Order: sequence, then structure tokens, then C-alpha cells
Amino acid sequence: MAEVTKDLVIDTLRKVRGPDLEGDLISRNMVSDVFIADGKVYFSISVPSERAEELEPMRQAAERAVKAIPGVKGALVTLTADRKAGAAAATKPATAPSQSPGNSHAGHSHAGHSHGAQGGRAQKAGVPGVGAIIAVASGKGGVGKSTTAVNLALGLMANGLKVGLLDADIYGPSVPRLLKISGRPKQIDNRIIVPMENYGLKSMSIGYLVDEDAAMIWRGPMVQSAILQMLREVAWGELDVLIVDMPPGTGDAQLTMAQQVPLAGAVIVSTPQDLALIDARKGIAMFKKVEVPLLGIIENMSYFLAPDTGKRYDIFGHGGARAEAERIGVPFLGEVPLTMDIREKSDAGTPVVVADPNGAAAEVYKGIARQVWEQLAGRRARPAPNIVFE
Ligand SMILES: Nc1ncnc2c1ncn2[C@@H]1O[C@H](COP(=O)(O)OP(=O)(O)OP(=O)(O)O)[C@@H](O)[C@H]1O
Repeated sequence: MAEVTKDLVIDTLRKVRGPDLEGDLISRNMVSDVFIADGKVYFSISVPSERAEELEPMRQAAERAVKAIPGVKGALVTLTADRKAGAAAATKPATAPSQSPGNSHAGHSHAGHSHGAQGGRAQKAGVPGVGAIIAVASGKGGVGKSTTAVNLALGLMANGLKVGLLDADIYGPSVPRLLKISGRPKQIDNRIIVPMENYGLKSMSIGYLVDEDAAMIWRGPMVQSAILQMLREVAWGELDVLIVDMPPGTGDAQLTMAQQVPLAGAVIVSTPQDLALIDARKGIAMFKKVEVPLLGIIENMSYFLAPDTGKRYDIFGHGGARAEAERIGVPFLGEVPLTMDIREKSDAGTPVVVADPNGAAAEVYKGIARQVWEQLAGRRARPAPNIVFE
């Protein structure tokens, strides 16, 4: 079979329309460098950050077009925020005039810093047998939050801890697929649900309980009670840590959830681009509001790791999350590379940490898991401070 070349990919992308159906991706100069390794094609498309969501179909069209090239075994296309070359990630983002992470992006009331203190953590009872509950959140969808949550949970297990995973994404549960679990959980005493288990990881998800479309029509209060039930009426047993895969975004629903679940800490997943970082700041502001300690930021799809040579390429403006974490004084927990392996293994329901436990990606997740655990331990050793950053 003919070898797939960069020129061939570029020619194909000339046929993919640009935003507003004007021109094509190449003539509009929107495509990053194209990498090809082992028949798989990787590149990113620059878009104005405010149009990212709306341009998702364009990303999909590009991915489809490239996958259709004879000889192409796979394509991984991401959107990146439109940032002119030269605006190094390490410098303060020129597009973000906000003064502090807590103010301008939260979209909620700015009235006073004591907000949320009354509804604060003290009132929330823990879950018997569960040592610590940690939320994995992201400001926006599609940054790889669920993939990170699952591999982080398995990474904690690989470090010798007893771990559970609660999928709090009622409208788009991904844990059943990521852990390749189907069927319904058992009930004991007509009330307590036995968590489902695969790879030694106990998990609970709305996807185990109702048919796919059923939860879509639920309203706020039903969603909340479902979450609390999955948290409290499940026979988790003794766990060192329960990871909660939060729903994406930072709206009121997420805020309520962050308020109701007795969280010991939160981890924010972000991609390197400004676009996701702005959203990450919203996530940080949200946890600050409900006084949940921020354990740190994980940068996902941070750099591209070529599968054949193992060489690292910083094609996505890598480093944005680390710089942002440093700027606002939040721990930086680590960088996860963009690899076809992570995507394919996730999609097949065999997360890399179990599929290839000694591989490079698994080591990355295990390292991040150690960082998370250390952050948590560090915070517990100190007499619970209310304000955890700034
Ligand atoms: N480091 C990575 N390398 C390659 N692909 C990745 C990586 N992280 C996540 N992905 C892929 O990106 C896609 C989105 O990931 P995931 O579903 O975890 O995101 P999410 O933020 O939880 O999304 P949503 O908000 O829609 O639930 C998936 O196809 C996943 O396999």
C-alpha cells in the first residue's frame, strides 16, 4: 500500500471547508504541522477560542477526510485556540485580561469572599469507609477528563491504594464504556447497590442503572438525588480514595454537586491551549467558592509522543497549564501526552494503566497519581486551611 505522506494529507485538507464555509483549512492557514507515524496522522487546527465549540463539526470533517485516505490507519485531530506564533505559553496569556482566577470568568455573583462559607464543608457528612473523595473536573467538555479520571483511579490502585470511581456525569456517563462494564448492579436489602467492578476498580455510574436516553430528560433535583444515591447508597466497602468523574463545565449543576459531595480535594484537567485554560480558571473559581481544596492541575494532550520513535513533539503549545498553575499558585500535577494508544485503549474499554501497565503512558498516570496522593496527604497533615491558594 502506498505510503501516507504529509503532502497527501495536506491535499486532502484542501477539500475541507473552513469556518463559515469559506475557503479551505489549508488556504486559510489553520492547520498545524502534520505528523505521521505508523500510518496514523496527527495535527491540530487553530480556531478562534470563542468559536471552538461551534467548529467541532469542522474538526470531525477533517478527521473523517484524513481517515478516508487509503493507507491511513487512524487520525487524531484537535482544535487549538487561535494564538499567533511568538506568544510563548510561558508568558502571561495576552488574551486573558482577568485579574484573578476568582473574579471575571465565574459568571456568578462577585459578592464577597465569604460566599459559600455557610453552605461549607463542615456540614457534609463523609461516606463511611471511604477515606477521601476527590473530584476530577474540567471547565469544558472534551478535554479528556473521564479518560484522566479512570487512569488516575487505576494509577492510585497501582500505587497500592484501595480505590473506587463514581461517574457523576449523569447526562453523558462514560465510565461503563471506559471500563468495559455492562449489565445491572445487584442490590442488597432492596436498597444498597453493589458497585460494579472491573480491573479491581469498583465503580458506579448512572449508565449501569438506567437506559442511555432515560437520564437525558431528568431535571436538576433528580440528578442531584441520583448522584447522592450513587455516593451514599452503594456498598463501597473500605476505600482509601473515591474518585468522582464530575460532569464537564462549571454551571450551577456542577456547583451544587461540588457543594453536596464531601470532597477532600479537586483536580482540574486542562488541555494546553488558552481556550481550555480559561475554562480551567472557571473550574478553579468554582471549587474555591465551595471551599474545596484544589489539589492541582493536570495538563492533558500536552505533547505528542511519536509511537515509533518515542520522540516528544510540543505541537500543541504545550506548557500552558504549568505556566498558569505557577501563576496562580496551584500545584501542577503533571502532563499526559497525546497518544493514539491512550485514545484507542480508552475507547476499547481497556485503559492504558491496565492494558500496558509498564508503558510510558501508564508511568505518567502513576506518577500523577502519586502527586495527587501527596498533595492530599500534605493538606491533611496541616490543620485544614480554608484558603488553599493565592
Ligand atoms: N492523552 C490523550 N491522548 C489521546 N486521546 C485522548 C487523551 N485523553 C483523552 N483522549 C481522547 O479524547 C476523547 C475525549 O476524552 P474524554 O471522553 O475522556 O473527555 P471528557 O473531557 O471526559 O469529555 P466529556 O466532557 O465529553 O465527558 C476520547 O476519545 C479520548 O479517548
